[in-house]
Amino acid sequence: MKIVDVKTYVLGTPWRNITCVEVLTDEGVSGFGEVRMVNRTEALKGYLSEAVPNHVLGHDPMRIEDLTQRMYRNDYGRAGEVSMSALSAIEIACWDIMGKVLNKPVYQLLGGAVRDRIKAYANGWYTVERTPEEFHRAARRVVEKGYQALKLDPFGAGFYELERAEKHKAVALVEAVRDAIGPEAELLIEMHGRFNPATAIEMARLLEPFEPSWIEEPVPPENLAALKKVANRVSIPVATGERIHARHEFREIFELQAADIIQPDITQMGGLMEAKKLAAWAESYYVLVAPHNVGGPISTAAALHFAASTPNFKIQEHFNDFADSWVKTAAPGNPEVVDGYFALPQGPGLGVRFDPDVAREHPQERIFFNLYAENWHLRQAQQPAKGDESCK
Ligand SMILES: O=C(O)[C@H](O)[C@@H](O)[C@@H](O)[C@H](O)CO
Repeated sequence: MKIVDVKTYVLGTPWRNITCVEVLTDEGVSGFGEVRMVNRTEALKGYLSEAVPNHVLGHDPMRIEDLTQRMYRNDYGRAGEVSMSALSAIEIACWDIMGKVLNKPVYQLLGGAVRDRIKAYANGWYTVERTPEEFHRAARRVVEKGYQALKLDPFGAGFYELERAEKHKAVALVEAVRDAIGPEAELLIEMHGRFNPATAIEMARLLEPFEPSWIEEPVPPENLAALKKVANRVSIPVATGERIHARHEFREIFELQAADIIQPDITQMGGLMEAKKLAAWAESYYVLVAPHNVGGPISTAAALHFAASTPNFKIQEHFNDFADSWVKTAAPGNPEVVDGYFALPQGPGLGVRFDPDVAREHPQERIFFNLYAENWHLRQAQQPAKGDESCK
């Protein structure tokens, strides 16, 4: 079997562009992969246009390890976000092909199920004004939908430090959310890599009464000694890793014991095989894995096949219940959350496919996402922040 073509579709929404690749073979079987880039969709398409003819076309899609070694090593340039996203999308599509050829769901090819259902947490649900009342109402909607876990970034604009008023506002938002979801649901705090260690530690201590299950990216991702400093001084588990794109770059996190949970993005760090290798490595440090997932149905399905087969998996991030309805309809077989859990994914392959007609109806948007701007979260409700031209 040989790969004869790779098609790329971009599904646009006001706040995210989702790139889907379809890998086609000479035997008529094809597979899908997907990735959501922040501000780099054009770069990804450009890289794919060079990498596909050089590394992918003519290759046997069933020789996945060989293909990814070729894309990783033979490329010579160091692995980065763009190249690893391209590699991951192709890799995931090859697993989809292999599952279809063998008539099995992908998780069975990854070792088989170690659980019967997969816990989800909701993200993207907070597209309302940043007031305790509005966040309370929005968080109620999440639990009413059955979710037993949700994540939020309660912090406003700013980097390294926060004004005292912002600190108090963050505490009020988290207090409202905890009140809305009750004592049993998990509350996850996103810091988006914006604080210096002192501020991260202070905020973690202020939020401790609301029993968050983790604080995420408390400091920017480049300095792991700073992360360790935070981990040593807070009593909430620390999560990180969505902006690490090569397995080897997790080594220092493990050696320093700087995090309790890692959050590899399977669509941006090498795909399913790479995520399985990373999880096995993490397990020897008793570190759990909660894959980052801001993607659509194909990215979610890939994460579910990983979750189904990985012992130290913790919980799966999911945006698609609270954003852009057409992202779900673009993907027949879209995995759904029921009572807070995904069922084991169905096969053969990933069990979900992509409908290019929906991408034609919702083409790529011109987005430049500015995460640290005031009200960035409103972008996800299709309301461009007033006066923030960088958003659109
Ligand atoms: O952990 C996560 O899901 C991400 O950090 C996420 O919150 C944002 O980065 C998202 O891309 C905003 O559009």
